[in-house]
Amino acid sequence: MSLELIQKIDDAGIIAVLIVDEVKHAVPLANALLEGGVDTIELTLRTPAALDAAKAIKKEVPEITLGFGTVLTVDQVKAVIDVGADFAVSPGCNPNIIAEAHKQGLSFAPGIMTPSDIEIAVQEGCRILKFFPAATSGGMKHLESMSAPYNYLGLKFIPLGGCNIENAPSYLQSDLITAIGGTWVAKRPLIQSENWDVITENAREIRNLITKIRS
Ligand SMILES: O=C(O)C(=O)C[C@H](O)[C@H](O)COP(=O)(O)O
Repeated sequence: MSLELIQKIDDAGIIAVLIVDEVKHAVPLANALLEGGVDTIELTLRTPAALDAAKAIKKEVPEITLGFGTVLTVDQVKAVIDVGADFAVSPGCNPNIIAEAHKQGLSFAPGIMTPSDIEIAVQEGCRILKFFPAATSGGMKHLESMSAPYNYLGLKFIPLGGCNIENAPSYLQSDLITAIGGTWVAKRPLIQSENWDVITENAREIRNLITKIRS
């Protein structure tokens, strides 16, 4: 990951994870998030609309730092690069996919939940890792204990999975965390019902919390 991207993600503090069913939702959704101060997103590759949604956002809302999630195959690595992805993440830690991403110049944060996952990710040259699923695997208690032997490497983590406005402070108060992420900011039904005002409000709420915690 480039230093510039690492800084951008750290400045953002929040990555809105999005499941987009209709391409027409992409631009108003990105604008709603931006209005609330959230400029970093992860579009999951779980819907057929995801790649075209990215193209629309890249064209119409270039301020957005655009990542992809659920990147599981070599073909998907190529596909997200083709639509201009700034970074990608995966739920698990697959060394083949990380190597392919790096070979093609794509910043990649693999999912880790065990020390073995961390060691594979580090071996593949990753320093920003996605802690997934964060809440059910024990939250910060689990991450602090698991990552202690590797602290000297300066790893940073993005907790995902079960994060929300209530438990956000437990993560954001730790130096191990560069940003948190989750679907709660723009839940799928909110996107489907084009509830842009609520999405802006959710975005503003987490951004204000991040500013408060970090000031
Ligand atoms: O598929 C990926 O690569 C992901 O990044 C997984 C997402 O981070 C989680 O699905 C978010 O889960 P919730 O915020 O708990 O709804």
